[in-house]
Amino acid sequence: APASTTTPSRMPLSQVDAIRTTDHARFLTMLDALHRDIDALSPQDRRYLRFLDGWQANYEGRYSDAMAALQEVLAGGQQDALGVRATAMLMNTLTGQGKYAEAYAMATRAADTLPSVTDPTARFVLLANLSQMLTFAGQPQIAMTYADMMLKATPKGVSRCEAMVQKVVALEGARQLMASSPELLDTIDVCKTNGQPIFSNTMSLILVDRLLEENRLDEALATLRRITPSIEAARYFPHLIDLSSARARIFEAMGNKPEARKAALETVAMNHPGDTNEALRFAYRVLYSIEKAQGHYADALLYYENYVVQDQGYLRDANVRTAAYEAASQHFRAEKLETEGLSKENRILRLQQALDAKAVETGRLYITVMAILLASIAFWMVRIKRSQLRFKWLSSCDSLTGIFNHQHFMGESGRALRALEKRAGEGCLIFLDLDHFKQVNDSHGHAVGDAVLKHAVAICKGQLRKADLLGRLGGEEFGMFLMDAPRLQGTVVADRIRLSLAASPLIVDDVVVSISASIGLACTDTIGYDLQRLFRGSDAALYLAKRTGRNRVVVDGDDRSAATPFPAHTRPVDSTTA
Ligand SMILES: Nc1nc2c(ncn2[C@@H]2O[C@H](COP(=O)(O)OP(=O)(O)OP(=O)(O)O)[C@@H](O)[C@H]2O)c(=O)[nH]1
Repeated sequence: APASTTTPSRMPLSQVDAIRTTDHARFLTMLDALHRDIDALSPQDRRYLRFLDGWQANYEGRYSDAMAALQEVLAGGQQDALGVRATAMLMNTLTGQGKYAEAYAMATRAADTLPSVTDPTARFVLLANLSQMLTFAGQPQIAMTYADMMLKATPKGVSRCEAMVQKVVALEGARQLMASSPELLDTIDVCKTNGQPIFSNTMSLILVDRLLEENRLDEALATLRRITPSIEAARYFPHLIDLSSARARIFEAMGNKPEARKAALETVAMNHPGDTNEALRFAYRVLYSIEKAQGHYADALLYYENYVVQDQGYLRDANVRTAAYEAASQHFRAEKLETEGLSKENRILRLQQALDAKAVETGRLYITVMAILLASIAFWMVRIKRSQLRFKWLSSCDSLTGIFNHQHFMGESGRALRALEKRAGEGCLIFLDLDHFKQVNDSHGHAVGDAVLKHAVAICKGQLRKADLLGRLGGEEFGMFLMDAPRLQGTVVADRIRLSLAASPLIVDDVVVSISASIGLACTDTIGYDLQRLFRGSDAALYLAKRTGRNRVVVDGDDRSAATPFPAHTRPVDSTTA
């Protein structure tokens, strides 16, 4: 069978990923095989491989390598599941390098993106790292919240072990854990059952620590012995130094100085010069107390100095971590405040703009309302004026013919007379009465009578000038005042009207209604400018015109009738045409 089908590199990377902690030895083999076969990998798989490289480097404490690999994964700016996991791990790596401020700043930003991370695995890993970092930063309460979120968000097929571990670590950070705490014991069981030796070992080391604190030394030693093969197999560096350091402390507490010394020296040997960690601190303290008890003061002093360095280093590190967290969170808070401030400013600005817009709108509205108001006022003014004029017209005009009524005609005539008087002008007052009008009404009906009245008015108007006045004095009697008209001119106009009327019968529905009128005339030259006297003069002349045969003009003051021919048909004759 071709060997290629069974080559480890043909194993899907997700599967390799899955055995990272469960079968670390096999994971390493796979990782090697993948690197050998790297040319055959797709760009996505190569990126995935870099992520696994980063993880492994982190695992071994090669933090610079881990940083480089993870940064490569994140280089494309992809916010996919792998990107989120790489971010989470980079946070951890930064912590490992002591770059706490950077790590926490990254964590805070990552926490901010948490709601948008939907990939279950990515979300889970991010929560795990956040929880772990916050415990490390001395914020176990927040870490516990994330751990609880993890428990709820554990993806299908993933054991509850990891989430439970974070919870225990946070409880330990909060000093709320005892050797008998069910959280601790359950987690050890769950992790062991689910084949998560690294996590179960971490939990067991914590249990050893608790037992030691509670002076349950036999149990502590038994637990330590039980987990030693697993820790040595996994070769996880932090566990290795913790193991020997714990052994040193247990033997010291038991009074087994040689074993304690041996274990403590082993711990020191495992570390590199310049390293600072809790395991070393314990180891130097054990060595110092043993040497001191045995009277080896020179050695004791040396160990004590190392212990102080470790203690200070450890304390400094812890302080630095807390300070870094504080700084990061302060910085983030400030950033947030700034953003909020900006958005508040923006809100105010937007509000201002909205207000301005509203003001413009209100202004426009105001103008519109004013315009409408003015327009309606103007409209009403026009209407009022019109109705006023109409009332005035109604009160001054005859409703049938539209010319001045008696009263208004007299008033206007009086005014005209005064004007004439002022400039010594001349004028004539004409009274016109239709002849036998009763007969028209009787023969043709009142409506035709009305039509004849209107017809007569139209004819009169046609003979008058603009400045002349025309009014209905009542019934079929009309008055005319001729401005700037001497007696002769007045007589001519009056006779022209008489002739026009006589020559213009009204034709309504094939009925011809002949018209004639008697006219009396009085002028200012003989009577003067007194209206009443003119009135009486015209009236007398009209009476004379009627009495002397109708269809004629009589001029007041003239002894004879107006020099107008009196045709045979002076009496109006009604004739009906076929
Ligand atoms: N159709 C109509 N008839 C009117 C109106 N005002 C008055 N009359 C009529 O005019 C007639 C006037 O008649 P009279 O005063 O006897 O005068 P006449 O018939 O014209 O006779 P003379 O004036 O003597 O030529 C009456 O029958 C009135 O009813 C009107 O507005 N319309």
